[in-house]
Amino acid sequence: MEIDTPPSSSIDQQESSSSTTPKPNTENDKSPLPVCILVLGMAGSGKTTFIQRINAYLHSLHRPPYIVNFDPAVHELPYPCNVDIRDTVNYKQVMKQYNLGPNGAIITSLNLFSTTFDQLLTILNKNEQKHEHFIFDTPGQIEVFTWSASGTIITESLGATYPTVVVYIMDTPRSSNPITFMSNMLYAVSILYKYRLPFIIVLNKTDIIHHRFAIEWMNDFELFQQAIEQQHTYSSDLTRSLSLVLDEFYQNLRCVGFSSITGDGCKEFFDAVTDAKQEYDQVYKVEYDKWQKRREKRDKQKQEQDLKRLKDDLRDDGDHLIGHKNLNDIEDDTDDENDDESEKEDNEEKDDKQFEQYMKKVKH
Ligand SMILES: Nc1nc2c(ncn2[C@@H]2O[C@H](COP(=O)(O)OP(=O)(O)OP(=O)(O)O)[C@@H](O)[C@H]2O)c(=O)[nH]1
Repeated sequence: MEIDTPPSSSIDQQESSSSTTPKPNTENDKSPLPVCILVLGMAGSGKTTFIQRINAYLHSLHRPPYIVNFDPAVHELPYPCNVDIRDTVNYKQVMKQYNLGPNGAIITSLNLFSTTFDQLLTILNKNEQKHEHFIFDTPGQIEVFTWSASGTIITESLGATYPTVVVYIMDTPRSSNPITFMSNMLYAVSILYKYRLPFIIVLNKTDIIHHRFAIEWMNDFELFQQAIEQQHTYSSDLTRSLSLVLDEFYQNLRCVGFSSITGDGCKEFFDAVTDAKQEYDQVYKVEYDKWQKRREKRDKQKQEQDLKRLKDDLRDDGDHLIGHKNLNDIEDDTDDENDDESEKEDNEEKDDKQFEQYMKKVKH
């Protein structure tokens, strides 16, 4: 069975608000839409520090971004934030009230926040002329965002409304172990295939270790095999097999070395964003529009089928009520009854006339 999913899917959220209707976004637009940069990554990979760095970089270019924080559990943010989930949902209260642990409370907070997401889209809409970039920080527990219903609603609603790029932050020093590297890449590929949005991998913390080894592992399968061969564990066998599968994924991957501490890689990162935005316009947006048309057609067909079924059901119910006669018969029966009635009236009239004639005869 063919499963027809959107390029980034459930868009019902933004259908409820006129301000969130997908907008045209061509190369010739006078004021192109801002790019949404959705920052994901494992706990401690440096998401928040990365956003602090790119925020400072954009400010230095006099192109300040609009920043939204989706992490309800963060203590302090090292950058000024325009919209903060913590202003809407109190994470500690959620824990107490619903008797939840930290991860459950983050998911519930995100769920609560996503119910007001159309309001955020309206705010973004009002700010789209003033900013070139909307940046989104996400919770450290990556699975809480990527595999939750609210994370999906948020990402897909953004993807349907604005050019959206998923940025996956990788901790480069930690990924210098081939098995950790492979685990990180598997996570990245699963997110890429889930959202199908343009994707950038940021190899962060290059001030500690240069990201060259990671690029070489991606470009040269043999080199990665050699690195794994030094590890004799069950997971190294698994990693060897998986690396074959990921070869295709590496081919079209945008990878940028970055240091959130020194700021190295800022320009390269924004070059990659420009490239990813083009991919959004040329591939994702086109696919999304096609999907939207297919969905409208399917909805119309479904409406027609429902209407037909309703008519059939009504007919069946009618049969049941009057003892296996259909609705047309009901009309026919009514006609018959009317006919009987008028025949009776005619007969009575005839009888009256005959009686009058008889009386006249008797009188004479
Ligand atoms: N040397 C170095 N340290 C970094 C870099 N980026 C982040 N860090 C450090 O890594 C640690 C984690 O950084 P955060 O920005 O809090 O990471 P995060 O992914 O937002 O963390 P969670 O929100 O807990 O998931 C901090 O101690 C940062 O100072 C970098 O580029 N180089």
